[in-house]
Amino acid sequence: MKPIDMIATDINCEDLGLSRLCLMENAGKSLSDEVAKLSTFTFSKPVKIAIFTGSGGNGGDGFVAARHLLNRGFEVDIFMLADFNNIKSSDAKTNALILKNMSPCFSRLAIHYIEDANDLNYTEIAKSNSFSEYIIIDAILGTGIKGKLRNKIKKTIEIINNSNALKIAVDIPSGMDSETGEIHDMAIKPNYTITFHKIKSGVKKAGEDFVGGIITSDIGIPIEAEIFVGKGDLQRLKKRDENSHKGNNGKILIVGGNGDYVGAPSIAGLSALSVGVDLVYIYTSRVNVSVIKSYSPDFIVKSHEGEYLTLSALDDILAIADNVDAVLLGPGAGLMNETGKLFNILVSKIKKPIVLDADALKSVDLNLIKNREDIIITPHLNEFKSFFSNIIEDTSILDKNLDNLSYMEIHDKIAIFQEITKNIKGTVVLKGKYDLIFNKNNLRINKTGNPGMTVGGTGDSLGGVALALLSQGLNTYDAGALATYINGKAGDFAQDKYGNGFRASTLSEFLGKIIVDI
Ligand SMILES: NC(=O)C1=CN([C@@H]2O[C@H](COP(=O)(O)OP(=O)(O)OC[C@H]3O[C@@H](n4cnc5c(N)ncnc54)[C@H](O)[C@@H]3O)[C@@H](O)[C@H]2O)[C@H](O)CC1
Ligand SMILES: [K+]
Repeated sequence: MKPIDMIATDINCEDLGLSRLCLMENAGKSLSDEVAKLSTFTFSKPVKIAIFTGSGGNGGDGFVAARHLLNRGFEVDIFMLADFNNIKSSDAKTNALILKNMSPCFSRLAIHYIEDANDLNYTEIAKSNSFSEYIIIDAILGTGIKGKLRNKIKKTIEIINNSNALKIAVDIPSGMDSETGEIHDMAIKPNYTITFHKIKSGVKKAGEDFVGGIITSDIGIPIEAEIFVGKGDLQRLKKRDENSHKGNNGKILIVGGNGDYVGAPSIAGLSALSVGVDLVYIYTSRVNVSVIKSYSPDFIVKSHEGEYLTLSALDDILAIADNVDAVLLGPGAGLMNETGKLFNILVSKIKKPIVLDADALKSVDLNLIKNREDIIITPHLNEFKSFFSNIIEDTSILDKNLDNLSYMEIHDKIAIFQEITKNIKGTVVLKGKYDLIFNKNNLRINKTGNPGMTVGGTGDSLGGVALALLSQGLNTYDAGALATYINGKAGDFAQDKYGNGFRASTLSEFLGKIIVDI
């Protein structure tokens, strides 16, 4: 797993009622079990355990493991690089305080705060010249490592690497980039790495010389915590750079609207603005301009003569597309033949990430987009069937909703959908009671939203949110999944406030709140 997927999954466990404190307890317990096993293979007599802890969840795993190792009869020395007041992870702090509360201490535990790494030089560890005395557990840094190592950690890593003790890294060798496996400064060179739930991509890429033997322990995370989109996925959003300037946080183009459907592009634009894009261009037919402008002074509205979009708009649209980060084609565009032709040409010529929604889905030829990874299509079930019509044989099982199916039937149904969606390289967001997000062999399910969202236009809002996230650098899979979660959550807030009478244009009132809560 990529670390960001692990971080999102950890947080999403809470949506299932599974606390991270519980995960940490399981992580520390399994760490203790594996260390005890290794100690019997490696040592003839009971050894001492030295646990080095950092300020985050990785350190928390170390504090939990200490408690379990004591009960196995080990003598445990904890060397805290961050003392109690500097522990940032609340779950880690809880577990550090448990150890602190074991006072007066009858257990064979000693806790040392390492003010200056040189203090370590005078410990038995630094002097130990064989496996015989110590196992060292590296619980300093895990998936939360960012940037250059601070000096105290670097010095500590050096001392640990120079000792002859058996070295065990928790989750990831401290100092290693958890995604790429690169070592920018330096890292613990462990004999073993004990990782939780699934091996992190960095550990897998680094190779045996840098991570030692890999042991993966299960800590009770259900597969649904990986599949269901939740608030943990908000961690995928790019943190806004303080000194970014206008346009850095996304420029988008929405092509849609015709004489009858003016609201759709505006709703998409309003929702995109409220998840924080900087510039919204809307290209539409001339009759709509004043109405769309009336929705928001932030819209830059361009148009051409006529009641609906025709090929004469092509060059203007391509010119704007050159200046934006992502393009949404379709909302309220209508089904005129020439509009369809225009969309097919736009899809062939625009090399930016594209969201294909609504009426564009009904006219764009699948073969034009099937090999592009940078496309999201956002059909509801009927649009899905017509878009993939020449691939789908039997549509009956597609209609059954997941609630009434056994787990075998759910697997069968998803397998049928994936047989269909694998025909395009991009992301398919199949809107419904549960939004199903497909990308290659991957699946996410979004459970936010409510029946109040059947009101017209909520799909336009979703398209606008997905477009905004694409323009801010998310890949189509993360953008598609997160857009369904954010849009549905806004619908839930709207229903709380307005009952089922809320309108799609109301969603933008709530979208920003969900983002800012990160
Ligand atoms: N399902 C699981 O895999 C579980 C994993 N757990 C453990 O939690 C860590 C992730 O915890 P997190 O708090 O996000 O980050 P870390 O503990 O890895 O470290 C962050 C901590 O360290 C400081 N820091 C970051 N970069 C640096 C640096 N370059 N130099 C110095 N200090 C740095 C930062 O301030 C943070 O405070 C995961 O790896 C697992 O071990 C959970 O136990 C539950 C389940
Ligand atoms: K570690």
